[in-house]
Amino acid sequence: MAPSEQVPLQGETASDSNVNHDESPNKSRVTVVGSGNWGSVAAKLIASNTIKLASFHDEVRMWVFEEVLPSGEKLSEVINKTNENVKYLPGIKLGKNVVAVPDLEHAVRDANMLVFVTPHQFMEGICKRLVGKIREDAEAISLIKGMEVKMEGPCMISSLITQQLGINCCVLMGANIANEIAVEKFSEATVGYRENREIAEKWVRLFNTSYFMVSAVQDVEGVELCGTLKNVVAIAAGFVDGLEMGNNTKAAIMRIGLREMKAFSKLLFSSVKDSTFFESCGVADLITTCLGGRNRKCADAFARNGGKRSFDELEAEMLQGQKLQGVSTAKEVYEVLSHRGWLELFPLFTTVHEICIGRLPPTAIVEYSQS
Ligand SMILES: NC(=O)c1ccc[n+]([C@@H]2O[C@H](COP(=O)([O-])OP(=O)(O)OC[C@H]3O[C@@H](n4cnc5c(N)ncnc54)[C@H](O)[C@@H]3O)[C@@H](O)[C@H]2O)c1
Ligand SMILES: O=P(O)(O)OC[C@H](O)CO
Repeated sequence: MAPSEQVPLQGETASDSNVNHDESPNKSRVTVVGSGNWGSVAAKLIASNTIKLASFHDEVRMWVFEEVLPSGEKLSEVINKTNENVKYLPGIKLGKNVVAVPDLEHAVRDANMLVFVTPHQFMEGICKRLVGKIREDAEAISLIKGMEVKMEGPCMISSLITQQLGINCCVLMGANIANEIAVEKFSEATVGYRENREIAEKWVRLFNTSYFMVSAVQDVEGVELCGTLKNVVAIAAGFVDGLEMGNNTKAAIMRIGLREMKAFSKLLFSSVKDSTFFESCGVADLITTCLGGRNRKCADAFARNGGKRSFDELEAEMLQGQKLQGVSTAKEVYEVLSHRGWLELFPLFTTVHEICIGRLPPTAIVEYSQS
């Protein structure tokens, strides 16, 4: 990483011991929009900092897409009673200052720092519901790995948030398997920002802990595309695992995938920096997702079943409510490639989608490169 690109922490840090409990209007209020596996861990990380940093209100609201548990209780009520997201992050205390809120409008009211972390397919609907409901001075950050494809072309989730809500949006991506961060195993993450370095510093302060090391780079699109596209490569890596092809093949898939990630990102946005691919959001996230992510896991099962069980079925059975992003992202990427006449330039991305929809068998994942 170019040292000049790192945002140094300025002013207070989360290690400051000035625990605050007052309700000053100048303090920032944080709401996390989303409460899945990563959303819950993000709330935990943030809450461990807001309680220590004087410039933030202690309370962190977390919007919960309400559901009724098998016990008949509502998820948000159980979270508030037990301080645990028993469905998406069982066994982990979120912090007493995390408050689960099932009403989206109520959750975002008063917040000037909005953290978006839902599966990407729900974001368009969520943004529509939030129009006119958020503070005008709100700043946003997206932890969402995915994109939308519209008539006009691809639309990154941070752009969707900015376009629909009229607010600036940074991104945070990285080698971040949520369950590992939940038990405070060390990892890194990358904040991508557009222009405002001060805001990036504020997000870094909000997320950074002794076990979660965050740095920032001025490359929103590069950071977000890394997080988005690695999920497609992880599906390919899962196919290779399911076919028991071994480590060399998997490494080859990861190398070719990284090359396609970089080429695709730069074709879409010429501003994307090479150095971004060497940050946590780039090669590190690619590696961890191809080794231990949910996309890899379900694609492994898909290949072992010879493509006879659909991803929808496998997702429901294996993830119990958690959502895959790679299969839909492969489709979205394919639409862009097809529309722009780039399919032949991206054989790995193209083949992943064609396998996912059953047009090709899982074994095709290595065949295209030999033809
Ligand atoms: N889990 C991880 O390890 C991890 C790590 C980094 C980034 N991410 C990214 O974070 C984002 C969120 O993933 P996650 O792991 O927090 O979620 P998840 O897959 O664990 O959970 C799915 C979430 O979607 C919600 N949901 C279901 N139907 C909905 C609807 N109709 N409208 C709105 N919400 C609905 C569920 O209540 C649940 O909170 C994704 O883009 C993912 O790629 C995940
Ligand atoms: O479990 P996955 O495949 O959704 O990946 C999780 C994270 O994105 C890893 O950083």
